[in-house]
Amino acid sequence: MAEMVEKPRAPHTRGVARTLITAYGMVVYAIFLIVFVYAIGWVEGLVVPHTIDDGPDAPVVVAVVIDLALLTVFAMQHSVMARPWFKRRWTRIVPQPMERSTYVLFATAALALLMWQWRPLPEQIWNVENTSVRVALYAVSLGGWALVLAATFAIDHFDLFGLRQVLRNQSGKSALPSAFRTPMLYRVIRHPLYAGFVIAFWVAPTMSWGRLLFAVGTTGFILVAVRFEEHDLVDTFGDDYRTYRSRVPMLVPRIGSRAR
Ligand SMILES: C[S@@+](CC[C@H](N)C(=O)[O-])C[C@H]1O[C@@H](n2cnc3c(N)ncnc32)[C@H](O)[C@@H]1O
Repeated sequence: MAEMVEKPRAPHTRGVARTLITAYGMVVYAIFLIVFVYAIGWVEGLVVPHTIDDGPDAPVVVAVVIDLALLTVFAMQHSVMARPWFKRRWTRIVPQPMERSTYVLFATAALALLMWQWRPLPEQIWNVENTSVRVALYAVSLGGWALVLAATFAIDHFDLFGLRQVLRNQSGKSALPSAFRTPMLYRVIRHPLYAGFVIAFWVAPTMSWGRLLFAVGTTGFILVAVRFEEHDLVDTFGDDYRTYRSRVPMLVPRIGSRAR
């Protein structure tokens, strides 16, 4: 085994491996985009054939148990695989440049599983009938999704989804260290991406019990995830992040606050 490790690798093998890693990163990103766009339609009940309010029938208690289990799988995958201790162990198995793409692949699988196996609770809690108000609510909700997308670009879209890592590896460069950023939206609140999800999930012209369960579950997860994420950000960026946290609110902008 030791002999195999020490054996020099032919340059063309490394080249092929790099190309395969790049292809992997790109395929994962493409799959993520398709599933994510589908998820917008699934939550909003727009365009796609299968939405949050349809799927296999189940008694209410069974549906709640299955849906909570699916939300837990989703939350655990995001929480555990994002932690630095997990990444350190994981990159002993998965090559470093593939780590983020693999995270994205597992996150996409957890989301696809959730949508596929979700048990509907379609009874309505509210249903706005006025067309103008419905359109306005859809616009705000879709604005939440747009905020999610804008936040990914503000932080670093291609780094968040693993493409930068595989492309740097392709050109023989090592991974960039994490950089602390407070661009645009991040001067108003610390977590615009999560705020976008909260807006998208809660602002609904029609709120079923199923969508409410989804909104409560994901919002609860976000409130916990923020604490883990900020703990890691303080570990990485120290006083820069502490000062930022003391100046900028978490999810709700301060009235009258100015971007710095
Ligand atoms: C899915 S993004 C969510 C970012 C942020 N929580 C939000 O809601 O906008 C999670 C990644 O963003 C990184 N991150 C969060 N805030 C950051 C900042 N101000 N500068 C650089 N990276 C940040 C975290 O370390 C984590 O890897």
